[in-house]
Amino acid sequence: MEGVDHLADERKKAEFNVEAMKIVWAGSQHNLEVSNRISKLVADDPAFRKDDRTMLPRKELFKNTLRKAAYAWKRINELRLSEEEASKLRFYVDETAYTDLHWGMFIPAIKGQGTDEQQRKWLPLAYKMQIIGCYAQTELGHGSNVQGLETTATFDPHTDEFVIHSPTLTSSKWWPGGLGKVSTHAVTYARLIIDGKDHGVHGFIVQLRSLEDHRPLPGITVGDIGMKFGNGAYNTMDNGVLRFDHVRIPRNQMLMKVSQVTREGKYKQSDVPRQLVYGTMVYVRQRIVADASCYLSRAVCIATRYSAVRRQFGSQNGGPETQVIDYKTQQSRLFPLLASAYAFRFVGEWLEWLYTDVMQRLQANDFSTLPEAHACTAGLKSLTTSVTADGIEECRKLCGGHGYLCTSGLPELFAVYVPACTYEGDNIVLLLQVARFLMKTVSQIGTGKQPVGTIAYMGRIEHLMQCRCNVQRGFAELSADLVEAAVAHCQLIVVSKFIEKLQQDIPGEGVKQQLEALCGIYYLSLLHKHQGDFLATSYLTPKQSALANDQLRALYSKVRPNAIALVDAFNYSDHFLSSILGRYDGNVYPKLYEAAWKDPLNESVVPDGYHEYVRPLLKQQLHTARL
Ligand SMILES: CC/C=C\C/C=C\C/C=C\CCCC(=O)SCCNC(=O)CCNC(=O)[C@H](O)C(C)(C)COP(=O)(O)OP(=O)(O)OC[C@H]1O[C@@H](n2cnc3c(N)ncnc32)[C@H](O)[C@@H]1OP(=O)(O)O
Ligand SMILES: Cc1cc2nc3c(=O)[nH]c(=O)nc-3n(C[C@H](O)[C@H](O)[C@H](O)COP(=O)(O)OP(=O)(O)OC[C@H]3O[C@@H](n4cnc5c(N)ncnc54)[C@H](O)[C@@H]3O)c2cc1C
Repeated sequence: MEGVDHLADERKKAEFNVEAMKIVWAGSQHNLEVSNRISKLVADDPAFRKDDRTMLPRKELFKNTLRKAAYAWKRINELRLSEEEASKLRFYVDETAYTDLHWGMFIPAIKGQGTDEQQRKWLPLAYKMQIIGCYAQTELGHGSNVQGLETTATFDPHTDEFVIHSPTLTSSKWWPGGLGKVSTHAVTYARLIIDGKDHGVHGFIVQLRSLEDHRPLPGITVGDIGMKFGNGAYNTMDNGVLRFDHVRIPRNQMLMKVSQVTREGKYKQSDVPRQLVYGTMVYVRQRIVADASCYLSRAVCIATRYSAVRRQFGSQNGGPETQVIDYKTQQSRLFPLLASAYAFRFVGEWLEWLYTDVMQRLQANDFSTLPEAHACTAGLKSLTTSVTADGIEECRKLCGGHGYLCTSGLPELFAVYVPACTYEGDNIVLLLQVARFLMKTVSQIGTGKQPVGTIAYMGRIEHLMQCRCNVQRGFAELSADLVEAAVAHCQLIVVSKFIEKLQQDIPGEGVKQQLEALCGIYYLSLLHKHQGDFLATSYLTPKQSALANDQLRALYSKVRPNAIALVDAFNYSDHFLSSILGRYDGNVYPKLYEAAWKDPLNESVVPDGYHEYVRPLLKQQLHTARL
């Protein structure tokens, strides 16, 4: 019934201060206040409706996305929202669009790799959206292997220009978001060629379309790469294809913070690691970790609320059936994901600190923590996106048949999220980077260099160095095992950052106790999942393993009465969740039934096509039956 909270009894069971937990989840009282205000601004504005996305044909869907992005920009300027509030607004609009790459990669690339002069020229235009940019690195033939990119940027000393060219079909830029139909400019990655010498991949600002009529400039071929996985989902984004036919740009449009080309054509590499050219990817990877906790928590919120509403079997003497959230199997699938959402939130906070610290050190030419920052951003991006993608699918399954309805919100959430396991670095390729970092650490231990930071624990594997194993020879052969070691390394980081979070002052009655239970569920569920490794290496005895499993089950029982309150603490509006199963009031069945009749297929009682294709069959079958 309307206005009734079908989850009220569940909410009464909470053993902690939910409002205080909302502040923990948001990160601060200020963040919570901004989130509440901007979330309501979006939820209350019909212009940001999103329940029709899965039913719109692509061109209509895309035009609708352009409308929303323009309207959002209008509201940002009308209300004079800060950059923080504007970013929150785009988050709560919850629609992948070209603006993601403009604000999330094009601008950061210029800030991270442009000189002060280049920033002064380009950033004001980008901040005012007088130009719209994308990040054009991946090509049809190369994505993971950045050093394999084929697009060329050849310096012409006669005109003081670079000639940007796509020499082969596989050099076509392919995938960049916002490129297909909207971006006027791109930060494009190309091989710098000077006087026949290849200096490797560098970034260049290239204008793609006229600012007058939006038509591609001479030498530019650009378009959308076509439909992607799922209805709605990532099809609101114009991932594009781009080819250059000897396009000329001024020399000062090569991003020159890391390396420079002089007027005379002399290449100068600043005394910094060449990998700084990858800096934008590192920035986005750390943001993707925080993003993972948002997506996972949305799916867990839906599945937890529905698991408390859904009853199946277990009726005693005609009494109510059992809430499926009370089944240990449901808890063993759901609560580790709930714990992971909180765990990823906290590791995401730490990773943002690590990234900020590295960037400050770079200002002082201190590159000492750059390798660890790369390994942590790469590894945690890989771990959190893989767990989140699998977790959203598990939440769909936890909701039974109704989880497969678009009105559950879960199919679209899955479809829009899963590319995160690929973009910004394929998850395996990134884990191999972590494995390389771990092996390099092992090889350095023997030289007396003690590991610090997130690899300090490796100082205790001195014995490995006695074998003097040839790290290089075994790497390729053992890469699958090394990837598993890399995952374990990243899981250890997540656990340690959760424990560090618990050592902080956490206000609110019962809040810390709940987080301690969730931390226990996080690490004990991992221990349970990998108990074979712990037993095989004698790190655990069978008895200890059994005790750990007993403790895990006990923690499920501890979390059970608090589950609804723990997902309420995510503070998501019904508009943002866009899920009938995840409604705050738990009023699921009447809303599911109501929504079904709104489907266009039910606009007519007799479906289009009946007379052409069904009636003749029936008539034919009737004729056969008479024989
Ligand atoms: C929530 C999101 C918010 C905003 C963003 C908006 C929208 C998000 C949605 C979609 C965006 C998607 C955008 C993209 O996908 S952009 C394209 C992404 N592409 C990639 O990630 C490519 C992955 N490949 C690579 O990064 C590199 O090719 C590589 C795998 C790392 C290999 O590089 P390579 O140059 O060959 O280096 P190696 O020979 O492997 O290593 C040499 C040396 O360098 C060190 N290294 C490598 N990378 C880095 C780095 N980034 N930082 C620091 N150091 C690095 C490496 O460890 C090694 O060191 P040694 O000491 O061992 O020599
Ligand atoms: C939705 C979406 C948005 C994107 N947006 C952008 C964007 O805005 N800008 C941009 O530049 N790019 C973008 N991309 C491209 C994306 O960054 C690449 O697809 C990604 O980096 C993976 O590279 P790849 O496609 O070459 O995969 P591949 O490397 O071809 O992966 C194929 C398989 O090969 C394996 N593999 C590759 N190398 C190795 C190795 N050395 N050892 C073991 N296994 C290996 C991988 O693990 C994987 O299983 C986007 C992609 C998607 C899906």
